[in-house]
Amino acid sequence: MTRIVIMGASGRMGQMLIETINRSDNATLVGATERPGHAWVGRDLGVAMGGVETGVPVVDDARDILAGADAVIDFTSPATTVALADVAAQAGVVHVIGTTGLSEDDIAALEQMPDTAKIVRAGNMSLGVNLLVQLTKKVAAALDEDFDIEIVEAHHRHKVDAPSGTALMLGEAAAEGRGVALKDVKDSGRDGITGARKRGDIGFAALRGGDVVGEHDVIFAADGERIVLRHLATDRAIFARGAVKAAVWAQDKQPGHYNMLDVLGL
Ligand SMILES: NC(=O)C1=CN([C@@H]2O[C@H](COP(=O)(O)OP(=O)(O)OC[C@H]3O[C@@H](n4cnc5c(N)ncnc54)[C@H](OP(=O)(O)O)[C@@H]3O)[C@@H](O)[C@H]2O)C=CC1
Ligand SMILES: O=C(O)C1=N[C@H](C(=O)O)C[C@H](O)C1
Repeated sequence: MTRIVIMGASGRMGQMLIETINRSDNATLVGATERPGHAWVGRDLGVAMGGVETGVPVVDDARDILAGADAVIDFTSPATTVALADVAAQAGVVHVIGTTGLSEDDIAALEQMPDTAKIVRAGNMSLGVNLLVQLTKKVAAALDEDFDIEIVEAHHRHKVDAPSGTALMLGEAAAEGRGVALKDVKDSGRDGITGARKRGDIGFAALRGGDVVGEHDVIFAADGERIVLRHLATDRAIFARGAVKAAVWAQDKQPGHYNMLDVLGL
């Protein structure tokens, strides 16, 4: 049994992760956190979620509970994630990171964690999107710059970062397929008189509204034809299942940095 702590237990993903672990045969929930001052802190997790007592209290500092855990799953905010990475590395537990919106500095900070850090990070933990990442790389490698690449994503009204972590993964895959660096061809800020599209650019567009779980199109648009690769998420359980799988998978791996392609063997 992999003993797991959930960060941000009251969040959309936090609650989905707790339900997923409760149904799992190879993972068990040993702790839950929320940010300091949150109404759930100090309460029993089951009661806070509107159910029966579980004996798992919600705490506001992961340091208090990581000693009894094998892994911590973290879908919170960039600042929380970077701070937790050090704590998880010191405790020698797997750190599964689903948080998106990390800046270049945040990613550099994660990469500079102590040698004991064992991190699995992905902007999308679902099987379908990770398969789409591989397909995108292949299609981009097969086509030349006559095909303009555009990535369009849609999410619920509460999402705070754009482009989504998934869109950036797909953009990285497309750039890798083309043999270029995404930072050199990324265009995510069209507004006003932008001028004509630059050949070879990879464009991003983000829609926000309602309760959309997550939708991503990778469009390869040429003169006379268009290829569209699409993933539609209709249930957050797909992300939670991937994250729990990552926590279990990483338990017997060497410290280092992994992603969902490693976990899924894609
Ligand atoms: N990789 C993937 O597959 C997926 C990634 N995501 C990403 O996961 C992140 C969370 O998404 P979502 O669940 O929708 O967001 P929510 O806002 O619903 O959840 C985040 C939770 O973290 C809590 N939190 C904030 N700071 C701390 C802290 N210091 N310690 C403990 N908990 C804290 C928040 O509390 P409070 O609200 O009180 O601040 C909140 O409950 C986003 O970055 C999103 O993009 C989402 C889905 C899939
Ligand atoms: O915030 C979300 O909800 C999601 N975030 C991830 C992202 O940024 O791509 C994954 C998924 O699309 C849902």
